[in-house]
Amino acid sequence: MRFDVLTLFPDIFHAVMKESIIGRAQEKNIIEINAINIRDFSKDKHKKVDDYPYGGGGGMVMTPQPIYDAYLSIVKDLPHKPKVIYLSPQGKVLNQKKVVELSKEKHLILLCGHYEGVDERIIEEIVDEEISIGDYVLTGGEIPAMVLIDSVSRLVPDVLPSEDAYKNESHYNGLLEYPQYTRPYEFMGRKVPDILLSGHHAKIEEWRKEQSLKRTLEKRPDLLKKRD
Ligand SMILES: CN1CCN(C(=O)c2nonc2N)CC1
Repeated sequence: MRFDVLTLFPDIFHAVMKESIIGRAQEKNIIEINAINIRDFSKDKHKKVDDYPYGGGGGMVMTPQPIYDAYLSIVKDLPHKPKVIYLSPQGKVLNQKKVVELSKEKHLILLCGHYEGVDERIIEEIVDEEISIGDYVLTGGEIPAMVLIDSVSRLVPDVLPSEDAYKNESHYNGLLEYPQYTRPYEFMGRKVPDILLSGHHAKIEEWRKEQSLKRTLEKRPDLLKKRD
């Protein structure tokens, strides 16, 4: 799976996306993440990429030309136009159902806005979908883009060692994950539940399902209403 990220801050992606599971998936060529610097496509002699908003108001707006030309540099030789996602607080909030849907794509272009956002005509011309990572305002779209890349990449075949690595995780099955324990057996006077040391796999699985339901009811009862 290929991610092309249109951003003013490509170094952020180089720093974060080379680590851990995502970094190893890139080394194994299972996923490809390209951070394209929008500023490289500015035709302004000072490489400007933003300007004052028509109609006045505070802040700056990202101008359309550099973004459009950066986009063209990706798609000009492609047989099919990949889905373009603009990370924005106006988008539908990302959830695991959308993550699963996006993990089926072969190629995504992620547009990261900054300042007051991008000129509306760019959204009209190239954006297929706006996605938010939550109802709060961030500085730019880079962190939301990394959240999307991380969550989607985990579901790409062979990125994780096995499907079991995510099938019991919170939200994958509409529930919160059961409690996890590892060594030592006792810590601060608190012991590991004996069922987990019984070696009885059927009973362990049953206990884990009970725990998932119990903590979902306690912490996120709203999730239970959404279950099919
Ligand atoms: C222009 N810029 C404004 C701030 N921003 C967000 O608050 C955001 N993006 O995705 N989920 C969010 N929440 C990113 C885009």
